[in-house]
Amino acid sequence: MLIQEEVIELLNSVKDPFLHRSLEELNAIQSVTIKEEKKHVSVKIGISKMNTGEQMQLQQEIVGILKRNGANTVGLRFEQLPEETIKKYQSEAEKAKEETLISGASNTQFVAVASGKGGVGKSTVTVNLAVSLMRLGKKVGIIDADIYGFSVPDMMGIEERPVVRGEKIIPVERFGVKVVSMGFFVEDNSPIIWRGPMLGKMLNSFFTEVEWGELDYLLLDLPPGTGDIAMDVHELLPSCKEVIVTTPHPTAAFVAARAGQMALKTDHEILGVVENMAYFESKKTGEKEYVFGKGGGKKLADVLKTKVLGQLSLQQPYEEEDEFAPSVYQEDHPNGKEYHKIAAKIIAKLEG
Ligand SMILES: Nc1ncnc2c1ncn2[C@@H]1O[C@H](COP(=O)(O)OP(=O)(O)OP(=O)(O)O)[C@@H](O)[C@H]1O
Repeated sequence: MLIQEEVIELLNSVKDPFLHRSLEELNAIQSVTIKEEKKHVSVKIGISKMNTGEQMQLQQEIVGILKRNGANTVGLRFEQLPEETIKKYQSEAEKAKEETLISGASNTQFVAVASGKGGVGKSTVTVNLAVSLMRLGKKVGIIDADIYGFSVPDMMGIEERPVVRGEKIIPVERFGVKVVSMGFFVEDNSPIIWRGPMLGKMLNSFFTEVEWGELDYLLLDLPPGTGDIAMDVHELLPSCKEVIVTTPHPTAAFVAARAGQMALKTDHEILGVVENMAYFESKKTGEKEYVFGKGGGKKLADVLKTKVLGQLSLQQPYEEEDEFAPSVYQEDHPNGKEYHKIAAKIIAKLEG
C-alpha cells in the first residue's frame, strides 16, 4: 500500500490547470492521510480557481493516479491557494497562453479572405486590409495560405526571408504588418503538389511554429474556391470570420456565393463582401465606367445575408521610388481611403 511520501511523489508533477505549474512548485499538496486497512488515501490540494470544469478534470486525474498505484478509495478536498501564490504565477501563465495564437485564450481576431475563383483580387484585398488595420493602430499579421500562388510577399515588396530563432520562425515585417507565406519556404517558386493532409499541417505549423507575438488581427489569404483548406481553417479556427471578395460581374458573384455558402456551412461569420475592380474612373471627366459589369457585390451580399463593405476602383497604387510595394495603396490614394473605411467597419463590427 502507498505511503505518504509516495503519494506526494506521485502528485508533485501534476499541474494546476490555470497556472500551469506543478503542485510541487505551488506547494499545493496540503495534507495526505492514509488509512492502510481500507486502502483509503485522502489528500487536500490547493488550486488557483475553484468550482470549474478544470477542477473536475484535475480531480479525475488525481484519483486516477492514486487508484492506479494501489488506492482503493480516494478522498479529495480542494482549497483555494493563497492569493500571493496565485498572483506570483498568474501573469506568467497568461503570457504563455498568448504565445500560442490558437490556444483559444488569445484575443486575436482571425479573418479569412476568400473568393470563389482566382484573379479577383483576394490577395490584394488581404494585403491592403492588413495595412489599413495597422494604420488604424492595430497589431496585424498575414498568413499567405494561398498555396496555388503565394503572391503576398511580392505584392508587399518583401525580398527578405524569415529568420529562425530557437525553434520558432520570426515573421517578416513590412509596413508594420507581420507576414508568413508558404512562398518563403519554396525554392524558386516551384510548384508543389499539395495533398489534403499537408495543407492542414502547413496551416497548423503557421500557428504553432511562428512567433507572432501579440496580434489584434490575423488575416488569412485562402486559396480560391471551397476546397479542403476551408475545412482545415474551420477545424483549427472555429471562431474565424470571413470576408468574401468578388468582382462586380454577376457571374463572378455567383461563383463567390459558393465560397460564401461554405463559410456559412462551417458556421463562419461573414463580415461582408468586398467588391473589387468595381469601376474605372476616368481621370479626364471623373466619370465612372463599369467595365466589369455592375451589382455583383450587392447581389452576393444579399444571397449571403450580409453587407457590401466597400468598392475598389480599377486602379494601381501611385508609383513610389523608396518604398516599393506594387500592390499597397497609399493612405491618400482613393483605394487607400476606401480600404481605410472597410477596415474601420471591420473593427467596429468585431470590437464595437
Ligand atoms: N482594384 C484593382 N485595380 C487594378 N488591379 C488590381 C486590382 N485588384 C487587383 N488587381 C490586380 O489583379 C491581379 C490579381 O489580383 P490578386 O492576385 O490579388 O487576385 P487573387 O484573387 O488573389 O488571385 P489568385 O487567387 O490567383 O492569387 C494582380 O495583378 C493585382 O495587382
